[in-house]
Amino acid sequence: MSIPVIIMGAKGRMGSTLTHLAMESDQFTVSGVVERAEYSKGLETLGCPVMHDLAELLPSCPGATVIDFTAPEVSLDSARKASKTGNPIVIGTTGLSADQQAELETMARDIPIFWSPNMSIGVNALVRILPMLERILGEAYDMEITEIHHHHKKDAPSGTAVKLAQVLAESRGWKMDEVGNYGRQGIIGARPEKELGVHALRGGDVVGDHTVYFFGPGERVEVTHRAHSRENFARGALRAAAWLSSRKPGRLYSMGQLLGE
Ligand SMILES: NC(=O)C1=CN([C@@H]2O[C@H](COP(=O)(O)OP(=O)(O)OC[C@H]3O[C@@H](n4cnc5c(N)ncnc54)[C@H](OP(=O)(O)O)[C@@H]3O)[C@@H](O)[C@H]2O)C=CC1
Ligand SMILES: O=C(O)C1=N[C@H](C(=O)O)C[C@H](O)C1
Repeated sequence: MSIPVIIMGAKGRMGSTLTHLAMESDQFTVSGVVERAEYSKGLETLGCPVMHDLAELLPSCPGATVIDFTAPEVSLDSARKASKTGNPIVIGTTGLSADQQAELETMARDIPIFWSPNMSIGVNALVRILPMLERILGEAYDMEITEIHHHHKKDAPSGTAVKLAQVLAESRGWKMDEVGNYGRQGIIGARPEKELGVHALRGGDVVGDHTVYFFGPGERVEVTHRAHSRENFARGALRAAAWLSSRKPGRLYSMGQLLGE
């Protein structure tokens, strides 16, 4: 049976990748796409309903899973609209504030919601192994993260870098609010032992690179993930949509649960 999906921001980098992958697949039916009126020219060739407001589409698509990779305020609005009709929603948007994150968690009690700052299997494998590396190497190893993205990216650091930093800090019993250092400049003095640096580089068309460094005495370990295309994020989001379609609400789901925590 084919899984009905609605794609938000269908002209965007992720939205267009998702739309084309879903349309090519027998596993999914695109029930409709949503894009702002001034940017939706050309979408009519997709052969599915094209709307400018998700609320106009949802009543005619009961059970369809919304997939939203847009902007924080847009994704929150999509989740509120999906809450009214009971449609599940997969969100990949990053740069959410703590309040927006909390609101998603509240809405996830009533409808199935999946949010992950990175839908690739590779990054989520990294999330799984980092605490083990941290424990083996121990506190003598200073931890830093760098991320590189294309020059269009609006949020920094990336949602993935934020997640990787949280995982590392938690493993060491630290809180990112207390130890995070987001870029250095000037006469800053020696690096405190209890610090975790996160640094964002922007340029060109880089899809998304993340490196975690463990700097120790006489050696360092570097773990890098490089995304070669947006297709791996889109495939992960479609996999999440298929998985979510048979889940009950109750908690905000993420890649950890999909991959079997
Ligand atoms: N979780 C993951 O694996 C990944 C997450 N991301 C995240 O996804 C988000 C989007 O990234 P990307 O695709 O590169 O960004 P884009 O800017 O290319 O796409 C966003 C799209 O949303 C559209 N949009 C904005 N407002 C609305 C609205 N009210 N209704 C419908 N559509 C709207 C934009 O239109 P307009 O151009 O008019 O603003 C645009 O088409 C970012 O937060 C990014 O970090 C990206 C890749 C992977
Ligand atoms: O904006 C992007 O492009 C990406 N955003 C996500 C993030 O902020 O972590 C995931 C990926 O790195 C691409």
